[in-house]
Amino acid sequence: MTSSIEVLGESLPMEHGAKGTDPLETLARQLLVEIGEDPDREGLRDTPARYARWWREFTQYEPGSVEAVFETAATGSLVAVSGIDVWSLCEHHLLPFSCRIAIGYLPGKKMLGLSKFARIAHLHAHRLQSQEQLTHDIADDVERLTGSPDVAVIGQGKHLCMAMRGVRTPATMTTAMWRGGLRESSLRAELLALTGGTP
Ligand SMILES: Nc1nc2c(ncn2[C@@H]2O[C@H](COP(=O)(O)OP(=O)(O)OP(=O)(O)O)[C@@H](O)[C@H]2O)c(=O)[nH]1
Ligand SMILES: [Zn+2]
Repeated sequence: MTSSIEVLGESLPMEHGAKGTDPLETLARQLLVEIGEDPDREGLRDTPARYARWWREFTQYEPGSVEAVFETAATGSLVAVSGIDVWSLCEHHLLPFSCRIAIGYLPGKKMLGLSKFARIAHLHAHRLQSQEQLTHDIADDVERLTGSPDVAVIGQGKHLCMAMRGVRTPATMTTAMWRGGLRESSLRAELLALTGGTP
């Protein structure tokens, strides 16, 4: 069944039209009209196409392979990767939030390639998210790929939906997942010491 959207009084099919127009372009045109702009004025002429491109680019982000695990004898020694900066989109307002992430785990027999921690973080950030879910999703993947239940993920986020609108108060939100052996207080303290106390 072909769905349609009502735009400027016209019913348009949701898939790309005969002229190859992305429906997101049509939505962007309507958005411009709704906020009192002229979508045909010089500065805005290409904006709907740019808008469509950025949404497609952000949500169809290809993280590359995250599957690179190697045998290790360093079983049980804490590994921490911190300072991973990602951008995500708040699922409540469709506004960006930035999040600095730290990931820690105790390898069993397998260790995960270093770059894969950042790839996993980007993979889950490149969609509509809440910060709690983002840290949770990253922990799930690290647990699945390493086979270790001892995983921690800490995120420190700044949400534009809070800073630029609504309560208009910039703030930092910290979310922390502690799983398995990393619930233990001495290992929590070691992880925080290794990361300088911040993600
Ligand atoms: N816990 C959590 N809340 C979030 C996140 N991103 C946005 N929010 C909050 O989601 C809530 C949505 O609240 P609503 O009252 O439904 O929406 P609103 O009227 O726009 O709320 P205000 O932002 O207070 O103006 C707000 O408190 C946001 O700050 C997130 O990642 N985690
Ligand atoms: Zn929001």
